[in-house]
Amino acid sequence: MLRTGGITSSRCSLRTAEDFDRLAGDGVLGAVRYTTGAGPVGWEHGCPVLPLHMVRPGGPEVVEVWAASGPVRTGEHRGLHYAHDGEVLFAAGHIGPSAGCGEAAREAYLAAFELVDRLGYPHLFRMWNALEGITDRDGRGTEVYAEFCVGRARAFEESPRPMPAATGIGALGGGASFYFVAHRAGRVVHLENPLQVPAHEYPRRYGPRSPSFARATWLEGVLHVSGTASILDDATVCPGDVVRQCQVTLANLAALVGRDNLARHGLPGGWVLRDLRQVKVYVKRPEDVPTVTRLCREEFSRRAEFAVFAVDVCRPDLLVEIEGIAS
Ligand SMILES: O=C(O)c1cccc(O)c1
Ligand SMILES: CC(=O)C(=O)O
Repeated sequence: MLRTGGITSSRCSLRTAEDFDRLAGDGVLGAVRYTTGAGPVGWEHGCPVLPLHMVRPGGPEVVEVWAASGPVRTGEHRGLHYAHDGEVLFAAGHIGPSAGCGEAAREAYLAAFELVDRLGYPHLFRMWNALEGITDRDGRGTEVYAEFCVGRARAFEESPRPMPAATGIGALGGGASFYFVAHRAGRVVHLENPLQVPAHEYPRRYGPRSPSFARATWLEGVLHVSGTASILDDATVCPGDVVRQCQVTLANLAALVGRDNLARHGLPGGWVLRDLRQVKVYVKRPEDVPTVTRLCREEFSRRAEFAVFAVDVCRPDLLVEIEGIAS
């Protein structure tokens, strides 16, 4: 984490493409281009950059930039491109085609675990998974997301470790990709939401293996909040109603980041929605983007970095998903 004037803040920022290009790699650990096409993970100015196809033609590209805190070392490991600075490791990889991605997801996750263990960044604190056709079914009727969850769960089983905050979201193309950040030595606490069943305890009707993630991960005073949706206990609520789904999602976020929930996990402090920064919002139906944007703008701070993507969400009946960072 960056310590500026004694205040711990997130290393992550959401930028325009022009702004990112102007940085020319200066002080950058790694980046993710939320953009209009897919492509392989590559190097830009010596930094690993993952392109994710999440923006429709003509829409603005958003670049999520992870800042370095010092000299950066980079490398490749079993298809992963990575960079680390002695404190944080950023890595990204392409898993493969999303249909039937279970085994490839297992291998990619095992590669990730091997990398963080070898380089000595054992504290995974945030992961993102972008899956083209996330709610599509293959010839045997298995959903892409369910297939992905099977492979990921096997990796966590074979190489046990705490499950961090995560996002699993649709992409417009590019198959299955993922990226993650891990910390060398900080105190890490994974949080659940009092209003939701832990995702890793979801019943079998949502898929043969439950999703391997925590609702949020606290790292040294910064809270990394998972993709959160209109789910109470384990059930989708308000199907078909984007306004109410958005309100339920915001209430879930407030309960997750609030003081009572932090105390429940033995942590000091707490936040309100206005404290969330680096907010990313995913909206299933492009026509709902203005409504969701308006509802979010009423709740989040004007100072929050904010991006909205019209992409599919992991359940057919979920219309919106929101994530962010509180610090
Ligand atoms: O499977 C996940 O990692 C995940 C995490 C958060 C929200 C979501 O839809 C999916
Ligand atoms: C959003 C979602 O899929 C979940 O919370 O399980």
